[in-house]
Amino acid sequence: MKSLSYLNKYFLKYKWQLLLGVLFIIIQNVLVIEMPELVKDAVNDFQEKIAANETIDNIAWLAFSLAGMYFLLSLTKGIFLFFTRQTIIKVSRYVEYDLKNEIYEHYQKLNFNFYKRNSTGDLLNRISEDVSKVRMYLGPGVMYTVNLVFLFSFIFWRMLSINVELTLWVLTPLPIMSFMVYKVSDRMNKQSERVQREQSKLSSIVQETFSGVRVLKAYGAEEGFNKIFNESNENYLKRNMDLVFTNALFMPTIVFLIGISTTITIFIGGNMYIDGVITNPGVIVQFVMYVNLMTWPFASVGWVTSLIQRAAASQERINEFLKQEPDIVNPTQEVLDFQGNIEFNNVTYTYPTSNITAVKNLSFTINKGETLAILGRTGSGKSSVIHLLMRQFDPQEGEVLIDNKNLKEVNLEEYRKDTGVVPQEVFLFSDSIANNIKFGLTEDRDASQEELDEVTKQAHVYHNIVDFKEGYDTLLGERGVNLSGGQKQRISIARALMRKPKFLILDDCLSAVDTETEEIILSNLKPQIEKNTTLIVSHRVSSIRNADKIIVLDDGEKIEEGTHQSLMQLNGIYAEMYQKQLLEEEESKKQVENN
Ligand SMILES: Nc1ncnc2c1ncn2[C@@H]1O[C@H](COP(=O)(O)OP(=O)(O)OP(=O)(O)O)[C@@H](O)[C@H]1O
Repeated sequence: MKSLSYLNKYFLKYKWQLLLGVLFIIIQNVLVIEMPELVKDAVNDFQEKIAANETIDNIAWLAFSLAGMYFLLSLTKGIFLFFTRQTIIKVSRYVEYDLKNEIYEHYQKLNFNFYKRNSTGDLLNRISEDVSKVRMYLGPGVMYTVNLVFLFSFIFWRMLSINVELTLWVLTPLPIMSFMVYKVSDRMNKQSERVQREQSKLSSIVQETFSGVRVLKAYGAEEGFNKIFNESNENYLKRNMDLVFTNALFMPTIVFLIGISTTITIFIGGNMYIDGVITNPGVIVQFVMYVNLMTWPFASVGWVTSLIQRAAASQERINEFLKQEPDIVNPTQEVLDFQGNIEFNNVTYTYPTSNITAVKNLSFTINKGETLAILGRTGSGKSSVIHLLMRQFDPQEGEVLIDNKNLKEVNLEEYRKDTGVVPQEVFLFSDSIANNIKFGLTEDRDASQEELDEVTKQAHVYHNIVDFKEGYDTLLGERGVNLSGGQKQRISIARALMRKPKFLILDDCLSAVDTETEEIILSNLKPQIEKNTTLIVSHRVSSIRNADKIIVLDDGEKIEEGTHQSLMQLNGIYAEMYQKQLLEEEESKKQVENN
């Protein structure tokens, strides 16, 4: 329950609306308790008028005026019930909105390691399912509790003032009802969660089947997947049947307990009337009405208790994420006049999750306008160097320097704005090609058509884009066209160029294009590369031949360093990889010619 205290700041924020809501509840309940009183008086008045042999017109007039008053009371009560919901339930929706924004903004602040540790499903659940459960506490939870407190106080006071003994008899079954409803609600909630879990499993199977449909069909695995789906669907059905059973118990439990209360009221009240303790039989009707009025609020105690328990568990999960501090924060707002000088000084980095030392005592420098290339086999630590350069995480030993200043002390936001990264794994949004390319631009800058054409020509993807019917407006992703791996890589290059970066990082981003296209792109990029600092990471020698400096990584360590010529003369790993790749290239050219 302590976790819910986190929400107090929101109660404070919306205190006036909430207080107004409470006022509406009070007014509504003041009106409500007058309704049975009116009926009691009606019974009394009718009895007296009939006994006094009044004319039928007089009796009809009494009936008409009482009915009119009852109608007015009901209408006003309805209006205030509407106002109550318009305030308290609205506040719960506002808090839901605020909380979602707060969680989302916090997610954005957290770093790479956080996303590695937690699954996407978990992140999604906390911002959607858990927030919804918390909202139920803030809305219906608060509303029903406040309502019960006032309604019970008012009715209890009124009943006591009429007859203490009858009051105690009538109220006895209500706490039992609360307890039973709590038990049933708790069971229902647990079963609903099981249904939800089965539903998630079922959705995952369907999602996996459709996203991997090509592999599935190629391997003829339809039957196997049908079986998996059927089994999961059967579990879903079983869980739903359990829930249907408990749901079916809910209303009968309430109806049965109301029946008991009403029976007690009529029986005890009747006896009291016979004994002359009660003189007006209207009191019995009044008590029956009070019991009925209190039924749902009392039943809601059980429901709200289990709802609050679930909200507390959800808020605890939300707090767990909100409490996480980003490992890396922007240390300063000082304006950065980035020149483009980069240095790695004896840097070592070990991944805490796998204990793999991906970068070992690595040193290199890239001066403004230079191009450094990093070559290495798969798993040699190339991408880890880029993560360190982008300050996705900090090295355990050594330092990364930007214009001779430790990266840890540099305005990270500005440094990242000056840097253009083309990652190894391309990610394009389900949006138009133009918007994907303009993605990295700051809000105050839009790109002209000329700029778009320029960068797409440099990335050698312009001719593909204009071939599409919708051109730059072509939608990508599920709702649009699917691009080839090479086209995606080239759009990703155009996106990085659009930022006019002072430091361009190409992380093995030409792997999906043939060597000829690779050469065209690299020659197109020449003006950008010559003017600014560039890092090219690759396991293909052809991509990096012309770099000012090349380092070869193996198992996180620098094993060779030099230019293409000096490394060829060295006749080490670089020269070996070069010869091997040259041979492979010639082989594939021959094969193409023969075909
Ligand atoms: N997030 C991570 N958590 C734990 N270990 C990791 C993580 N990322 C990479 N590693 C490990 O660090 C080592 C270096 O990986 P890295 O991705 O830097 O290599 P790479 O040279 O870029 O490989 P490739 O060319 O295949 O992309 C590998 O052994 C890898 O298993």
